[in-house]
Amino acid sequence: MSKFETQWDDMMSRIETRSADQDEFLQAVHEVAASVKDVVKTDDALQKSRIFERLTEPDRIIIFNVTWEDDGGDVHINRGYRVQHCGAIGPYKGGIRFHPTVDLSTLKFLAFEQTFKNALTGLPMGGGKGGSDFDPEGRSEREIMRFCQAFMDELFRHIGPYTDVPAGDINVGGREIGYMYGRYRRLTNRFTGAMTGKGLSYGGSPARVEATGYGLIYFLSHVLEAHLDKIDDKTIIISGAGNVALHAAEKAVALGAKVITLSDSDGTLLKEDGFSSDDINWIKDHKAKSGASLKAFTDDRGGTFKSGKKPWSIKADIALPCATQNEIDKDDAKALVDNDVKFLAEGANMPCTAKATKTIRESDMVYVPGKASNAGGVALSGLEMSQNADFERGEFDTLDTQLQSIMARIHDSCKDFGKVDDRIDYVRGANRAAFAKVSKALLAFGI
Ligand SMILES: NC(=O)C1=CN([C@@H]2O[C@H](COP(=O)(O)OP(=O)(O)OC[C@H]3O[C@@H](n4cnc5c(N)ncnc54)[C@H](O)[C@@H]3O)[C@@H](O)[C@H]2O)C=CC1
Ligand SMILES: O=C(O)CCC(=O)C(=O)O
Repeated sequence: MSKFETQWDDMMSRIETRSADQDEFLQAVHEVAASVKDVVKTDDALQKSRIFERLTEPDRIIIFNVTWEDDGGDVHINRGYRVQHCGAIGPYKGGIRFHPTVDLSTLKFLAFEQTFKNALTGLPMGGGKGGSDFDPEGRSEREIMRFCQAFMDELFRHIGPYTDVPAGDINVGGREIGYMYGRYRRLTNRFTGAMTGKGLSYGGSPARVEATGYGLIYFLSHVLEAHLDKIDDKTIIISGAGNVALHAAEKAVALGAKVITLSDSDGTLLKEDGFSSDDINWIKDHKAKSGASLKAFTDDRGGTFKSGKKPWSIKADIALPCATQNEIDKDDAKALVDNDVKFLAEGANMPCTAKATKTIRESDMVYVPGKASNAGGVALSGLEMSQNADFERGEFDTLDTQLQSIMARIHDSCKDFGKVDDRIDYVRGANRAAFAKVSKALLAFGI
């Protein structure tokens, strides 16, 4: 074994020991490591400055107590987190997630991915992620408000427009951002762009709500074009029924594709003749009003609800996982391959387990990692930051055009950095392009 190989293996062992039991985080690290190992091997400066290893240790992790009172007067204690992963190319930037599964491993993996994703956008944003193990399901409006305010009572001292700019993620949408930003403004007495995903009446940006889902479809269109194909006659299976899933479905349908599934944690909604725009609007309204299961759709608008089932065994041309991490396991991946699904682009962050990714990458399916295909949301957040800094407000169409250009640029980077023989390896391309940018900044700063 060469000296480099020994040093690399020693480094990976140190990373595994340092983050033992953080499976999702190590999964994300291993994927990037496999893509950039050759780059590091041929670059003495990267080796000497131990850039890759440095990128596996967050700059800072803040863990705090979030105590709040429910409607009945009972007191609850949750744990709040902010992982400020890497601030080399701009303020830390990334969403906040409220979900009972949130722990350090989840947030470290999300923050690590975010650093690379944000670098791909070409905008000056570092990577971070935060959240809490708080479960909003079944909580009243006022309980959500009190929780968000209690969360911000600590977080406010760690964020700011030039420090760290949080946004939404799972279970954190416009309502939660409103409560958190309102508290931030009151505590700091400053009206600054310290958060994105804000409401349009208080400094939010047009197109931010749509950006992740729309960006996914813009990216997919470039992937199809690069493979001499197009979206308008394609059958698509989508998981999730939240912000990313519904806006991806909306844009895909607008471009003439047939979207036949959406899903939630209760099961999959299948509409074999494809969802119409009205169907998607019905789900948006229904979910926003009651947060109820997709099952109710079938009473009003047809289709079938497959309780406890995921969409991945249903025949289609394209799969877009848009719900959560590791939602596609090895068996699901095998079903996708057996059904001859041609393209898979990730709307969610790391929705495929390591074994599922291996199965997919060994097949003929074209696979696009989320850090490239779902970067539209954070890109539009970057444009919201610019608008706030300039005391300006952009127009939807202009911002949507900027989003399209950014997704095209990310596709170009994947192509430039991911060319293997006559095909594009999007995993290699995204990881190498992002690593090139972040490592250059870290090297410039010295040790
Ligand atoms: N909101 C954004 O701008 C961005 C979000 N993402 C990622 O996209 C994914 C979805 O996020 P959002 O749509 O924002 O969240 P959301 O809270 O709006 O929606 C999440 C959806 O996933 C469903 N879901 C959750 N767990 C599930 C499970 N185990 N099985 C099936 N469905 C499940 C929920 O029912 C919900 O419909 C996450 O991985 C998030 O990190 C990535 C980039 C940006
Ligand atoms: O807009 C942002 O800052 C957050 C987006 C996000 O959380 C993500 O890209 O996963």
